[in-house]
Amino acid sequence: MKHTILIIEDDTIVAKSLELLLKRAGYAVRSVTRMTEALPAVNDCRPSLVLLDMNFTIDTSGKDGMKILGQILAEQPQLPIILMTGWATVQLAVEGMKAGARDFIAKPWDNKELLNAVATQVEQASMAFGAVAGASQVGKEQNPFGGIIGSSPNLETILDQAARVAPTQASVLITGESGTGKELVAEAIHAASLRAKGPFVAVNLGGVPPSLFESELFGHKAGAFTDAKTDRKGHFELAEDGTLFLDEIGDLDLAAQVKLLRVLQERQYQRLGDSKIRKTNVRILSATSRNLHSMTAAGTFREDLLYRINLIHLPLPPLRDRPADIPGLAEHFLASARRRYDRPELTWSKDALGWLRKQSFPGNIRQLQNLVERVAILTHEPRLQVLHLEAHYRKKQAESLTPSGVTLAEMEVRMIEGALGRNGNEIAATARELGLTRAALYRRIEKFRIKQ
Ligand SMILES: Nc1ncnc2c1ncn2[C@@H]1O[C@H](COP(=O)(O)OP(=O)(O)OP(=O)(O)O)[C@@H](O)[C@H]1O
Repeated sequence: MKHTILIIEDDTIVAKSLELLLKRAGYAVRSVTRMTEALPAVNDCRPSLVLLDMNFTIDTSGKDGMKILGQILAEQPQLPIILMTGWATVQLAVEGMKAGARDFIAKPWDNKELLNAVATQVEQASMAFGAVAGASQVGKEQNPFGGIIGSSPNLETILDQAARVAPTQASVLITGESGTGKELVAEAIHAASLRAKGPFVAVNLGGVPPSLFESELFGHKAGAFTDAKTDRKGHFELAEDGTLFLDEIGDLDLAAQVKLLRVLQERQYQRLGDSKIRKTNVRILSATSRNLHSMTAAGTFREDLLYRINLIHLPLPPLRDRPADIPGLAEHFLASARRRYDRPELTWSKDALGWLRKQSFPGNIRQLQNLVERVAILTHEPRLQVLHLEAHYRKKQAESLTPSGVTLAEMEVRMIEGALGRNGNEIAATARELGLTRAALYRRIEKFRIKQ
């Protein structure tokens, strides 16, 4: 069966070229140019997807577009709608996505990207339709967000948004203190996207020296600079058809910001020392613990770059703002410690969970996770009590406060080196032991320049 796409676009030339493109890709197409025709056309041709121009009519406020969007969704809430808008009015697309549109395309559009977005949404809508009957069989493990523990309203709202934006092409900026789960959320967004079969490539921009920025991100040709002995792919190329996670984006210097912005705008790049122009099809997710808005005000972060990466903003709350999640997280980490260290008898005492709830965890979930690990490894009794926790919590606090003591970073390095040694440098097994994803482990190996 051919899927029908309905185009709602008042500019007949734009509508015609969209029609041609979609027909060539095998869709049946119907287009309307007047607002009043939109709803009757939806009811009449039963489209699989609607492409809606937000700057409908001469009025550029987008009011008409929002109105049509609302009318269509009121009648057919499941119908996927992709918005089209100029970059200057991209804020409209954000409003539209909040109101229920599935994706947006910026004009002038890239044909391949547009067809990808259409195919993605059409495919997903038919999958969702087929899945209704079997919905109850979909287990938590199949839900990419299922591994993110927590049910505090301030986290759930963010995760709902993340799940809604996951299947789109929208760029997402995840902010939050260190250890709040930014990378975990980025991985879940990728896994819930239709790029899930493509690569998820994480790059810690804080760990890339400015002189190597281009070579790391865009790759190089042998001989491009003294140390470039062979051709090398950059992170953009490695992430082709997948997701590129730009971690610590707030650490980029201004020169690197310009280079990154250019590639995001032009969707093409060159390897260093190579004249060949390469097109890129990656979805950008970024993260930072810094406040990019104040950096923009201070002139240390480019506003136009922020605008590109920040279509959807997901601020992750620190653990102290959701203490109710602490017991669930502690149970979760203890469950993995039981499996990992083969200690099925380990349990929490009620007091221990109550005590944990009351602690401040400046290192957020990572700190809680490390504490649970230590206590599980070093306590011989099966029932974990407050006194066991207290000893390790205080020790940890003292260590990170005493300049002559071991810092958190040193501790991390030691743990990673130890685990690599125990697992014969095998990344997957090491990551499993440390309770990290492979990407997170690679990132740390790179960040701390750990030799394998
Ligand atoms: N809600 C959660 N449920 C279960 N595990 C979590 C959750 N949030 C974070 N974690 C775990 O906590 C650790 C830290 O998370 P992650 O690396 O994603 O944080 P981050 O914000 O990216 O940190 P950083 O900014 O320091 O890189 C990881 O091991 C992650 O799996």
